[in-house]
Amino acid sequence: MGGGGNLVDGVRRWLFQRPSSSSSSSSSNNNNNNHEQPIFNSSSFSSSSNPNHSANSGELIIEEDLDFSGLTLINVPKRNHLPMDPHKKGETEFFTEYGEANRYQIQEVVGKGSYGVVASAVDSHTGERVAIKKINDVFEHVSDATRILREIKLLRLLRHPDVVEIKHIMLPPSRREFRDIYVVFELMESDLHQVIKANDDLTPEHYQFFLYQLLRGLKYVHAANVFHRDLKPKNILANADCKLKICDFGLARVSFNDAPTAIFWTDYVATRWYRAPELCGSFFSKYTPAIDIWSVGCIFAEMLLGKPLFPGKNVVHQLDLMTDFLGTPPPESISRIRNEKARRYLSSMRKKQPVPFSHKFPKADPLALRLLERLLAFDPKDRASAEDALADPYFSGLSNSEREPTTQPISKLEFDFERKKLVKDDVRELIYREILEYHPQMLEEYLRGGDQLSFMYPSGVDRFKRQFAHLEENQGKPGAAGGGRSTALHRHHASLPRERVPAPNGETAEESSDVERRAAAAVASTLESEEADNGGGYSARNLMKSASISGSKCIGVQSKTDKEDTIAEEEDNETVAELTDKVASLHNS
Ligand SMILES: Nc1ncnc2c1ncn2[C@@H]1O[C@H](COP(=O)(O)OP(=O)(O)OP(=O)(O)O)[C@@H](O)[C@H]1O
Repeated sequence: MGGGGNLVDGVRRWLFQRPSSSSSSSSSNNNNNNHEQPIFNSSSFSSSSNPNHSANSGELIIEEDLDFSGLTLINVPKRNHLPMDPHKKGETEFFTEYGEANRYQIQEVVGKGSYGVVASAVDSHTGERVAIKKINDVFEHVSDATRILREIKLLRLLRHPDVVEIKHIMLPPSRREFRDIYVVFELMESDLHQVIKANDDLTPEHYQFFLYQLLRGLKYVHAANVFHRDLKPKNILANADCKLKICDFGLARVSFNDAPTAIFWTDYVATRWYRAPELCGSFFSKYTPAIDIWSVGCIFAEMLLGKPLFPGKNVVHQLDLMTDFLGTPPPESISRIRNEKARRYLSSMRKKQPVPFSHKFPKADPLALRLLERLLAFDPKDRASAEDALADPYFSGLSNSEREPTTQPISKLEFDFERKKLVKDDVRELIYREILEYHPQMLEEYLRGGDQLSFMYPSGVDRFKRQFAHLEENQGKPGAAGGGRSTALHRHHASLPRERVPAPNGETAEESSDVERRAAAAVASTLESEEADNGGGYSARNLMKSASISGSKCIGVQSKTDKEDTIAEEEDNETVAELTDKVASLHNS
């Protein structure tokens, strides 16, 4: 196949974008000129994860080629101007920062996540449609707030056309007391989960183009030393013109060279169906980009099949499904699995032969399947990197390393907070500082130490609160702004242990690693004693037990209506009776 001409033209079209007319005072687009130019400029990309990179630096031209022709724009109410002296440039510019909520006219709820509601809105400055995510009660739990901090920071630093862009974050009315935050994203029409469900006539060109974008985005994200860790179709936003963007970096982590070899993944609750085999039943592992590659393989397979490839009901079932298809891994691969229970489970499993990919995907392009095999290699060391995958013959005619840029690793300084034990006020301050990246003049003020100004000017967020509340109240009633494609999710907070055991204030990084090692050893010995209680033998039950330890300590997300997906995907906790049945049937098989 090698890529339809239209698709290649499509990519070329994307490479030459008209700069967005949306440049706000705080948008990254603000120094675009008016000529068409390649969006991929190696120098701009290479500096985008500089610690001093500001959301306002305009280093990278982000593509904006959504076709709005089919959409009816709503009326945008006039902005309420406060008195200002139009002759004083600084003042007028300063006031652009103020009352900015008036700039957006909320339209309808387009999605709900565990952290808040996402509404579409029109930016009255530009006529552009945006998505505004309202994150409620950000500081209710420090762990949730830290996740939000991580996500907004990463999305500021990762500027790439295949990664969703934060256009703006609204200035809270009070630096020390704000509770909600409003993040303005570029608006996308749907997500890959919906696209796969709604389209049974996707063509080989669609598959190729989708995979190309995912890998191109990942190549960039991995070059920044960031691992997404929760790639799944719902976390890939999609437009009708086939444009995809990776979103939801809430579980993402930056990997630093001096990180310990085994990381305590206590907060890791990535969706099981897309979870790499080395993570099944394990909560000690080293971050590696190969975990994202596995997820991309699962997503690609799901596009080809029209349904999930490995819809495991628990970790044991997950490993069973993987080995049913890929065959039991060779002993060398099993020996590299960190988790002892998973290792023993796999070694004592009856030997299974791999199923030829062409049997599982009879209609697929053989080149696509050859690449899929490289993405779904059981052993992470055999899995292709994003960069290698882009160079695969499947993409010949489409890939071109010049438009698949890399970037510098993210500076450690940006994520220094991960090493510290933070209290609510610390995270609030860090999030506020992050928000100021979208408010250059306030940032300047803040850096000069004159931050008290932030108390003097209302931000307009109150009006937003009322609009969002109205939308939320009316959702579900006839004629109300329903239309949301996702169902409401509840954030069930359970005490969420930190990924790294926090160092007490004032403790050094080395001391902190020590604490981490001690904690890891403590957990390992607990597991060993659990195993000893069970006579030391491996069992599927043991394996599930250890998996549910990590799951049970984390945020559980439950959908109100989309139960079949969410329950099966998210819940690792099972009743003893269920486990006993499964173990019995495993042993009988
Ligand atoms: N930029 C966007 N444009 C359009 N829809 C979006 C955008 N960002 C998010 N959404 C939709 O809003 C919903 C919730 O968004 P998101 O997943 O970011 O929230 P969350 O609270 O972090 O969710 P989760 O519970 O998955 O962590 C998703 O269904 C997504 O499709």
